[in-house]
Amino acid sequence: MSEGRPFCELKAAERMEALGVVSEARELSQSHADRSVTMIDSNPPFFAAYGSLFHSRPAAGNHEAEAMEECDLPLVDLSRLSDELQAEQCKREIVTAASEWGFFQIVNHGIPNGVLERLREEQVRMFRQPFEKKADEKFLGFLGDSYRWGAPTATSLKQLSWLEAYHIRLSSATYPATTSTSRCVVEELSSAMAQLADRLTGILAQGMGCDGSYIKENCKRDTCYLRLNRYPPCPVAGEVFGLVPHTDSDFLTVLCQDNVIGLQLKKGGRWIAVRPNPGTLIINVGDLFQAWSNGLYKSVEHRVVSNPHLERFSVAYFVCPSQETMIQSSAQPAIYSTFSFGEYRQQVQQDVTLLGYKVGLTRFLASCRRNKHTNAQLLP
Ligand SMILES: O=C(O)CCC(=O)C(=O)O
Ligand SMILES: [Fe+2]
Repeated sequence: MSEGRPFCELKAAERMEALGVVSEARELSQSHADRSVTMIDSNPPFFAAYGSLFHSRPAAGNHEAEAMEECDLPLVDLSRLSDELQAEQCKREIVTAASEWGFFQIVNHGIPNGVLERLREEQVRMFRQPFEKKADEKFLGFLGDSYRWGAPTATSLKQLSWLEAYHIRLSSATYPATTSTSRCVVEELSSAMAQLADRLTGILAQGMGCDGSYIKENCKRDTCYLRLNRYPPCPVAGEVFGLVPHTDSDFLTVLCQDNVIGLQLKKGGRWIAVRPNPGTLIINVGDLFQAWSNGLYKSVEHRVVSNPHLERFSVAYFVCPSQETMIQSSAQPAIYSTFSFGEYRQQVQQDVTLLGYKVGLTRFLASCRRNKHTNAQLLP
């Protein structure tokens, strides 16, 4: 193996061989004597499922090696919203951050620390379950297909995400009478996140001269999502992302990350790393708000880099409307054509499947005089 070269200099496929990775993540884990048995059984079998990508494709490019600038997101103290003298200034800061950064962090957000801590404990416990159990769709009684990992449509390393996640549709209809602790905590947190999101979307709608009830009326509990993410330590970090670059396909995202650095966003054409700040939540604008605000608010590309040693956890609450909701630019001339959320999701899904990546709002530029019947001609 490796002709005596240090491990970090080996190519991905060589590292797999060096680690004795034949088929299962289990075998990978066994090479690390300090890993517990629980960890061994709980990691998804990335190499078994995606081994061919490591052997047959060029590496994604070493994003670890890029000189990475770290930044603190604009910080907004929401306690000022209840102070008559400071509320307007606080709202202006939110509007400015959403227009200039598309991302900001909030403190005194009203979600009790205890709820966030309980959710994190449950999240860790859920992901520590054996992989086979997590992959069983009846686990925890969430709607089917909630547990996801990797990237089923990936045809190259740069499309792969070294991530496992519970993507939970917050449907009250399937909420069972007998509930597990995990379900209760998920319920508690998602209600708190929904309230917080309502306040923020209201402020942002007001900031563009519109009525916030449009989002409130179309984004109900059962159309929003909560996602619990875990980024396992990645032996080929630098060649595989934790989460591939993307924008969020919603109105707004509320994100709670842990203290392991990993989230990066694109600003001024460059990737910058977001410094974790305990006690704060991160808010980011999604595609739908960018379209509705006619480009005033920015849905900014972001990604998560994987970490060779540390696992990372995050929780994201996505403010999504019903499939039928029409998204129409609120100002003239409209940058985007009017589309339904269902149509948008379908287009994103189609692009990811056929092209390997999300094209996003560019597909719906009004200047393209997009016609859904001739859409195929617009494919790059
Ligand atoms: O884990 C993170 O910090 C970001 C997650 C994210 O961007 C997403 O789930 O869409
Ligand atoms: Fe995201």
